[in-house]
Amino acid sequence: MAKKGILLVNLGTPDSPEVKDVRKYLDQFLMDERVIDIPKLNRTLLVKGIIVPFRSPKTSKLYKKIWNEKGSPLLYYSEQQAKMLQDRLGSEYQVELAMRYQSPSIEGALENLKKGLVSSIKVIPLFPQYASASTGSVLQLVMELLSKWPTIPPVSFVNSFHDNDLMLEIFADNARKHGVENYDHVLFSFHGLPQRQMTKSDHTGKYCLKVNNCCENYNNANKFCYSAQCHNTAKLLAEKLELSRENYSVCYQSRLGKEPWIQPYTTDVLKKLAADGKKRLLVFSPAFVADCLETIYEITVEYNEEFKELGGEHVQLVESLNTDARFIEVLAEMSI
Ligand SMILES: C=CC1=C(C)c2cc3[nH]c(cc4nc(cc5[nH]c(cc1n2)c(C)c5CCC(=O)O)C(CCC(=O)O)=C4C)c(C)c3C=C
Ligand SMILES: [Fe+2]
Ligand SMILES: [Fe+2]
Repeated sequence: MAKKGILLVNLGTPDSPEVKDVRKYLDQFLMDERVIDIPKLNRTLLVKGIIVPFRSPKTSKLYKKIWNEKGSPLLYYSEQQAKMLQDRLGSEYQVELAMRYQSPSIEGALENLKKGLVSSIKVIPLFPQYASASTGSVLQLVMELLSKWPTIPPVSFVNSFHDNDLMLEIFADNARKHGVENYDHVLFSFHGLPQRQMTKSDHTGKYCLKVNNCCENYNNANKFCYSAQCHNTAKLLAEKLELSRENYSVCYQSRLGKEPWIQPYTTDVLKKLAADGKKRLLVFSPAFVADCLETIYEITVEYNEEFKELGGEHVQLVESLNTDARFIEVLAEMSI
C-alpha cells in the first residue's frame, strides 16, 4: 500500500556557526518577503547592504556559544523529533524533515516524498502559533514547489496548534520540575514580530490595536493573530499551573530593527519586575518546540545577566518540548 507523506518543517539554522554560513542563512531568511515585508529593492538594500554584513559576525559568535558536538540544537532536536515520529507512525508513513531556510531543504524533502510514491502529503510547520513570517512562509513555499509538479497529490496543512492540550501539559510539567512556587513571577516570552505584521492579519480591519487589549481574548476577529494566539497559549498554561493574572506576564523577545514590534518587550518587563523587587523568574518560551539560540542563549544567558544587573537573582528557562515522547504523540495526532 502507498505510504502517507508527512513533512515536518522548522525555521532553520546555519550549516555551521562560521560567519560565511551565518551570512548565507541570514541572507536567505531575511530576504524572504514574508519576513522583511517591504518592497524588494528596499529589502535588498537593507538586508544585503546593512543587516547581513553587520549582523553576521555578531550572530556567528552567538551560534558558536550554543553549537555542540551534535551541531545546532534546533536541527538536532528537529531530526530527533522526525525520527521518533517515523518510529511512532510505522511503515504506513514516510516522515521527512525540512528547514524553511538552509538545510535540509523543503525542495529536497518534497522530492524524497515524491520518490517514496506517497499517496498524500501532510505539512506540519513546527510553530505552535501562526505567523505569516513563520507558518505562512512555509505554506507558501510548499505550495509554490508543489504547483510545479505534474500531479499534485492530496495535500493538507496544519495551521497552528497553540492550544493543543498535550503540548501545554508538557510545558507545564517542565515548569513543575522547577517548582513554580519557588519563583516570584512567571514570564511567557514569545519570539517577537513587527507590529505591522500583526495588524495585517486582522481581516476585519477594525480590531487589532483598535480595540483595548485586543489580543487578550482569543476570538473570531483575532483568530489568525500571532499575538492573540500567544496570549491564548499563555492563558491556558497559566490555568494549568493555577497562576493568578498578577503572577504572570506575556512578553516578546528578539526584536530586530527600529520599527515597533509587538509589546511589551521582554527586556522592558525584566526592568519593571526588578524595580518591583522580584528576584526569581521562571521563563517559558512556548513559540518554539525545541530549544534553540533564542532560548539557550537569549533567555538563559542574556536575560540572566540583564536581570542580575538590575538587582534580580535568577532567570530560569522552562525546557522546550525537545524529545519528550508526548510531543511525538502530539505530532502523531496531527499526522493522522
Ligand atoms: C516562532 C517562530 C518565529 C517567528 C515568528 C520569527 C520571526 C522573525 N524572526 C526574525 C529574525 C531572526 N530570528 C532569528 C532566529 C530564530 N527565529 C526563530 C523563529 C521565529 N522567527 C527561531 C527558531 C530562531 C533560532 C534559530 C536557531 O538556529 O536556533 C534570527 C537569527 C539570530 C539572530 O541573528 O538574532 C533572526 C535574525 C524576524 C525579522 C522575524 C519576523 C519578521
Ligand atoms: Fe526569528
Ligand atoms: Fe491583536
